[in-house]
Amino acid sequence: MKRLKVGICQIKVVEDKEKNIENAEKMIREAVRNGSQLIILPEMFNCPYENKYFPLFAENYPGKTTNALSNLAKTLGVYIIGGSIPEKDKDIIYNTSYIFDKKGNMIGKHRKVHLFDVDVEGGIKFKESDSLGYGEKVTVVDTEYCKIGVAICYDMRFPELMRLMALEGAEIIVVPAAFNMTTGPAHWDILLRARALDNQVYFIAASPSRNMEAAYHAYGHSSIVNPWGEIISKADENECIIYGEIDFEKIKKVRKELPLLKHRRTDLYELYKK
Ligand SMILES: NC(=O)CCC(=O)C(=O)O
Repeated sequence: MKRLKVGICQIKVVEDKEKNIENAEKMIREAVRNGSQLIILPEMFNCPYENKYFPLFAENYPGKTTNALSNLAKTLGVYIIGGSIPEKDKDIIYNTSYIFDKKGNMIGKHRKVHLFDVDVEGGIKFKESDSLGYGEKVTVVDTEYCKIGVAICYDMRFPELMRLMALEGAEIIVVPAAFNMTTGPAHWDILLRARALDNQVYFIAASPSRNMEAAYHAYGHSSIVNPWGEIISKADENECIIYGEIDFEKIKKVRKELPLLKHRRTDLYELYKK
């Protein structure tokens, strides 16, 4: 039976890019020693999640961070979904996830499509569009195991994007994310479980750990949810690696027993990609 072992590195992000890369490398190596074949990092894993840092930490592709991830993927013979980093392209900075195969080839990249511009009374206020540009693509990559959809954090709130990935054949959706202490406790679990259920996929969300010295306090709680909506692995707020196994028979079984994707009334409504 085909299975895939996944490791999520819930990294503590600090104000030093070198240290963040070193720490990611250490944790990836540990995840691989413990059997992971696919390793996932959090949103902005090499840079504190604050507008003022994005231009300072941004790099072109290929750059220091992506070279390190590519080398690790090749040396260790694993897939890496490299969370996200601030990517500089000409004069624009994007919140970008790079995906590497076992040979270290970059097999896809996702630029965050929905920017986190919110103002919750008494809670979180953030305006990513002050410093970042919008991604324009839906990202589904092909691996030897299955197709994997990749989106970033706030993107997960938009069910149409997730559904497009499922319709393109994704059996796993991976979302590097960094929710906060307003929306995390309120919405994190519900969103992850809903997206897994809607699309009958394994839904994996990777957060940084909570760093109380940083201005932005990440919620943590990286999780893996199966296609039946059950949380099969979950972190607390601290730095750690969590593990889980993708059971492809489970995806088939759930999709056969409850054929949601087949039962869509495409004669009544339609979802299409521009
Ligand atoms: N980094 C983000 O996109 C944060 C998204 C978030 O916290 C939310 O509630 O959505």
